[in-house]
Amino acid sequence: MNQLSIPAYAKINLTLDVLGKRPDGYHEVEMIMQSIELHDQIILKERKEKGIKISCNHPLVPQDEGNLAYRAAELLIKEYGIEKGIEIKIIKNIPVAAGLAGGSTDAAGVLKGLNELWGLGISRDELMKFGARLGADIPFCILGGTAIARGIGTDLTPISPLPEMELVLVKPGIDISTKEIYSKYKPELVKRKPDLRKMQEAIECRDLEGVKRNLVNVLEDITLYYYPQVAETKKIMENLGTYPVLMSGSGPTLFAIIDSKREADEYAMKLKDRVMGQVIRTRTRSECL
Ligand SMILES: C[C@](O)(CO)[C@H](O)COP(=O)(O)OP(=O)(O)OC[C@H]1O[C@@H](n2ccc(N)nc2=O)[C@H](O)[C@@H]1O
Ligand SMILES: Nc1ncnc2c1ncn2[C@@H]1O[C@H](COP(=O)(O)OP(=O)(O)OP(=O)(O)O)[C@@H](O)[C@H]1O
Repeated sequence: MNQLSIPAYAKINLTLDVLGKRPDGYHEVEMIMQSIELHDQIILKERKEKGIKISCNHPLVPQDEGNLAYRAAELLIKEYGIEKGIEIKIIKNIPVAAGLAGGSTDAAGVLKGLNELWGLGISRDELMKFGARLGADIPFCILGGTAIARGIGTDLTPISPLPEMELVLVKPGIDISTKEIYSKYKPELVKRKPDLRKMQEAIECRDLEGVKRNLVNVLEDITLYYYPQVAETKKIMENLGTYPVLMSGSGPTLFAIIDSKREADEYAMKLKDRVMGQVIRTRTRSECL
């Protein structure tokens, strides 16, 4: 019986701007997205019997059709009239409801994995279009690397890879829904808008200081305003080091960018004693998949 095991990488947003609201309620965004090494593992096993079986080792992740990875498999099975069944096992390492695209990357992994397992021959662009039908972050999770995202986040332009950078992530002990943060978005709450062109230039010139200077996410102002414990965690992170700290996506995960492995290890150790929440040591992931 055919079987496949693939990593599904998380993302962070190096910049995130909201340009406006569309009639369908979604927001027009402009952002630079970056894959990171932190990943879930997706194990796909073909079954003789039709249907989708899904399991995950995390108690908060749905183990039925509520799982985005389930919906990704269902979409391909319907579109391609597949007669076989599939068992999906997700080993969760990415914090849930964290702003790291955990569910989206699992769905992306299933789309890529089933395309390979069943030899469907779907092009990457076509696979990204399937992904966009399920969620705004999924096309980027299929593409990987470093990319500018526009529209609702699904119009992607790959840019030159960011040099590998060390990261320390802190997921404060609360879960935040993306929908809630977008619904609370108000331009009056935004303190600083990102400069996409400057960030792109810094990435392309491998100017690490420029990258650090241009880390801006307008949703951070919204989440910090409504969730003081996230603002408090950010303060602790900033006071414990000289590293820039930014929230990823709609939060609440915060990340610090650090030059050396040793400094990052030390910083993570210090944070473990001082913050309420999960501390994760990882790094950016430069190559496109
Ligand atoms: C915050 C980010 O993670 C940054 O990468 C994304 O913009 C969110 O992507 P996502 O979680 O895949 O989003 P979806 O699952 O498609 O949408 C969840 C909810 O977020 C809101 N949403 C999402 C994307 C977007 N451009 N505008 C929105 O207003 C919508 O209310 C939507 O119902
Ligand atoms: N495979 C999955 N992994 C995690 N959560 C899932 C999955 N499928 C569905 N969900 C549901 O989606 C909700 C959001 O979880 P997820 O980890 O994807 O959020 P997120 O990282 O904030 O997403 P994003 O950064 O794309 O906005 C969870 O509360 C969970 O109920």
